[in-house]
Amino acid sequence: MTKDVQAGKKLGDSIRVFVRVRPPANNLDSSVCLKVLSDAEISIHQKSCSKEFTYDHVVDQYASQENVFGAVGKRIVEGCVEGYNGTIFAYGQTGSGKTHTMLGPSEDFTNKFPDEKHGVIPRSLEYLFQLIDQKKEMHGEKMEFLCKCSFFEIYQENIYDLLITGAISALHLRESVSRGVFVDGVVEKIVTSAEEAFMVLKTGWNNRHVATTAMNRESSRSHAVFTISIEAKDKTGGVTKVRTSLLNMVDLAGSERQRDTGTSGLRLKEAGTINKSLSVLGNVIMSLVDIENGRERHVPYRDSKLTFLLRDSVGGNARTCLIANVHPNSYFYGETLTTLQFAQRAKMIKNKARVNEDMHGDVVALQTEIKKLKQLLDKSVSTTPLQNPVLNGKYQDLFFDAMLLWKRDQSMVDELKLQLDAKEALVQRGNKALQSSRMIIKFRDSMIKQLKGTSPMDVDERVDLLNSEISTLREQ
Ligand SMILES: Nc1ncnc2c1ncn2[C@@H]1O[C@H](COP(=O)(O)OP(=O)(O)OP(=O)(O)O)[C@@H](O)[C@H]1O
Repeated sequence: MTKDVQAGKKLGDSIRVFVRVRPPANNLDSSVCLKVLSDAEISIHQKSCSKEFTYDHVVDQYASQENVFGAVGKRIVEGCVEGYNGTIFAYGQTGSGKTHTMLGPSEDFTNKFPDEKHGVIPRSLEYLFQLIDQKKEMHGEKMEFLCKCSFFEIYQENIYDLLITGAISALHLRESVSRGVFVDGVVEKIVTSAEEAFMVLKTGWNNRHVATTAMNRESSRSHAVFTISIEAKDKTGGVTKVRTSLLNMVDLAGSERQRDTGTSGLRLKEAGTINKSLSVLGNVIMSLVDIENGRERHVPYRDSKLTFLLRDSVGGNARTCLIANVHPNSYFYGETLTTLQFAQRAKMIKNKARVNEDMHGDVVALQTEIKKLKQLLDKSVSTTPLQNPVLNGKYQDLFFDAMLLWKRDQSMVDELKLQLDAKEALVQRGNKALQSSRMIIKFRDSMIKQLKGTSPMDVDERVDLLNSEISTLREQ
């Protein structure tokens, strides 16, 4: 049994955490603070103090880009073709190797595709289209795929489209029942091959550089999000099953602390905003860990654009992998320890990934299918579906699919009914309170009239008292 499978059994849908140690920097003191103990353990030490951490996978500076993709990306891309959402994040301080891991060496990012220097994103695109081609070969015209790429960055809590040259107006996040959270108006390029998708990535990457220079900002201060949406149509048996998934690949901004950025003005503001957005990510993770431990907590997804957008990736409907990039030099001991601790917390989060599937069909096909299912249902009233030989194979699958859809809709209707009941009860309570307040005011008014009629001196005091009571009741 492979380690991956063991980890899968043990961790279920937990966020997978992968640690990659980059080569030591030449321009710094040569002492190192990290030691890779095995393919899952790493220790960090300072003077005589040492701490050990265990993750799903740990690799040292000699790991190839192919190895990294094999451990991190393969399973996620395979899931996307089957209808599971997937997310891969790279986290770490500036210069720790996030871009190297996700894209490849940025100083040497050529047009050549594929290239052995390429990182997780180009390799994911290559593997995704390999899997798609295999499926198409197997099922012929009955299987159709539609893939669309978008690429944007989040800079100081503003979203900029990287597929528009010189984009200066920020985009907004929206939420809908069918799409969840999405970037409104972002360019989505349809791609039919890995090469086309790679060219989209390349265009966005170049635009990011241009924007960075033109607007005097550092790319390490923004989060770059490359997304590919996959729609798979399976048209077997007259009914079309549509599976949709999103593959998000995120090169996060540098996680260094504000004091290390050592600047003022714009750079300080940048650092503050980055830290806000990364610290919200940290808070989201903390809250989810608390929830895992049985505590009741609010998860502050909406506190930053990044966490709101990637809500499903952390604790939701997605398979997620976090790559923690670290510097081995002792000079960065503090940052490296923080990154390792962040990664350890992320490991405790459980996601709830499920296949995103819908059924469609032309009216006649669906009606025929419903008729067939009704007949099967009539025949099977006396037995459970699993015992009934008529409901074997394909029909059993269809039957279960139909039941699942019906059950899902039914539970949505039930939930809406409950919400409606609660709102109606609230309105009724409000009306009752209003009615009784009106009665009291009426009663007090008539009492004042009576008292004024008799007009002894001490009555004035009571009238004042009652007047103030009336105004309080009116306010109510
Ligand atoms: N595993 C590695 N093997 C070889 N070189 C590496 C590795 N990781 C990083 N580097 C090199 O280290 C330098 C910094 O890496 P990189 O730009 O990927 O860091 P980063 O974390 O993305 O920084 P930033 O936050 O500024 O974007 C680059 O020259 C890169 O090629």
